[in-house]
Amino acid sequence: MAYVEVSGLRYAYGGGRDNVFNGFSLSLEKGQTAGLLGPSGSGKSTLLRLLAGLDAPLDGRIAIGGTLMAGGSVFVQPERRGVGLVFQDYALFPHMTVGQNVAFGLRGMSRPERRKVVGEMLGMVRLEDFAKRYPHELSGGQQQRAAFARALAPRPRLLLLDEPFSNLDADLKASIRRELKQLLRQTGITSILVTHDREDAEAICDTIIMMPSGDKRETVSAPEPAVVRL
Ligand SMILES: Nc1ncnc2c1ncn2[C@@H]1O[C@H](COP(=O)(O)OP(=O)(O)OP(=O)(O)O)[C@@H](O)[C@H]1O
Repeated sequence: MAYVEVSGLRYAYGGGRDNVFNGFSLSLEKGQTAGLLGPSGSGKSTLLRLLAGLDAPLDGRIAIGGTLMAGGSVFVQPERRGVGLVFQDYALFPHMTVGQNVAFGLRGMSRPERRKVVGEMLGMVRLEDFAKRYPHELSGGQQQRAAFARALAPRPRLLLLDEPFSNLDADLKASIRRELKQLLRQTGITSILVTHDREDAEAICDTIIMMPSGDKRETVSAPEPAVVRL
């Protein structure tokens, strides 16, 4: 069984008739970084929401790391899925320092253990000297690196990244892209990166999944995403 298994997924916003997914399937191996590409409105963000448990499918199954997260009568709440999220607007908590932001998902740990992990994570994204700063005291690139550290600190089973580079200028984007690729290799965390930019996907990912367009979804009842291995 694949590490991430999505099968027969059906979903419509507000329970409406306009299906975003109508029998969608996807599988990913452990440690893989998949790029999710596709036209606007093809359901990329919706798929991440369903994987994270922010929405429940109307039908179909979602399993991550051998655990059924959604399907039949099962629905595992987002905080119990072990899924990390990084969005384009960084979404750091503004009233917490960088260190506190990274520590946020580690509440089950003892204090010394937590301090150790926060130190390691900040070292990994080269923000060791910024632990006591607040997000507004950081540059865009530093905020994004802090957001990666926060998402990676609890060692998620699956990391979901939704357009994490779109607010960065070209130079910064290239260096953050390299760093993210290295972080993902180093941690071996399975991840899905949503992007509009094929170059982003090719720079970081080992597989590209092309989402079928909206038109196709209406006429094909069980579209398979096209998977391109790089
Ligand atoms: N909150 C919502 N309520 C109703 N329909 C929605 C909602 N969010 C998205 N949709 C619709 O669901 C479909 C998929 O949207 P989604 O945001 O997942 O696409 P996307 O591929 O991520 O698009 P983009 O690349 O523009 O971000 C679209 O037709 C969109 O209009």
